[in-house]
Amino acid sequence: MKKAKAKIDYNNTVIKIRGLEKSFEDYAVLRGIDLDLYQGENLVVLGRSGSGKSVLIKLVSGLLKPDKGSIEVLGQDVRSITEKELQVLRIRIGFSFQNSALYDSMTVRKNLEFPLVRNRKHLTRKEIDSAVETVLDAVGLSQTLNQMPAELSGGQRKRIGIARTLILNPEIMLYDEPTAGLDPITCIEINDLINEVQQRFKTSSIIITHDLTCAKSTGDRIAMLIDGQFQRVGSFEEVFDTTDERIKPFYDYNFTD
Ligand SMILES: Nc1ncnc2c1ncn2[C@@H]1O[C@H](COP(=O)(O)OP(=O)(O)OP(=O)(O)O)[C@@H](O)[C@H]1O
Repeated sequence: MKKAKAKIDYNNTVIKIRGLEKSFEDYAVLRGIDLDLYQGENLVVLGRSGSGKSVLIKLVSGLLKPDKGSIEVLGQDVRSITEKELQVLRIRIGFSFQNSALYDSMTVRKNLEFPLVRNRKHLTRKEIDSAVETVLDAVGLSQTLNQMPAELSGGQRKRIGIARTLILNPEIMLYDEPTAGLDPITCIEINDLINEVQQRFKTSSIIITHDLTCAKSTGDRIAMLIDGQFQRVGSFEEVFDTTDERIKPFYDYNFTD
């Protein structure tokens, strides 16, 4: 499905990063990252394995501390807030992990209820049921309500993982390699779902991937992470309209034979 034009509010920056640096021992992974994520935008961070994409997401969510630079998420400075404030902030951020991280011993319903029961203690049974129904419907899997994760395909598990993230109505979604390990048709379905989530839930998202089809289908903007910095940022076409030998092989590998 072709990506519908997103409604992006360029006056509202939900993530603002300036001069971000992070090293492990003497290995400088991130060497000066600047980034603005606008409200309603899907931003894809593309980079090779080990380029620092996951480190970037962990810094944004406060799971890692930067060596230098500033990170503002939903108006809060992640470096200086307390652990308690960080916990509250994290509820406003949805993480979709590579392995979906469902609880194997719980039905789909219980998996989806879990974050609600833990974080929204005042909800009634009816409200919980209704929230579960809404997110299951959003990912097109209403029929799986009473199934166990083991009975689902990899693509379905991925969808349920996304539904479970959506149930807390996050303002920001962080997708870590959403199409990793999926067949090409399922990849297309997940890409479409990411776009549907953007439209329906008005989320702002960072999608980290090395899958160019995913980047092209979901990204309003692409940021290319190479040697610890964003070497190119722009539309898919702008980023790949280059003779840069560090960038061209990405495109050639995916789109030429
Ligand atoms: N906690 C840590 N301690 C030490 N080194 C780390 C730590 N986390 C990440 N690194 C190193 O930082 C580099 C970037 O890792 P990162 O996981 O961000 O890569 P990535 O771009 O997400 O790769 P992939 O696409 O394979 O998931 C790697 O060399 C990794 O070994």
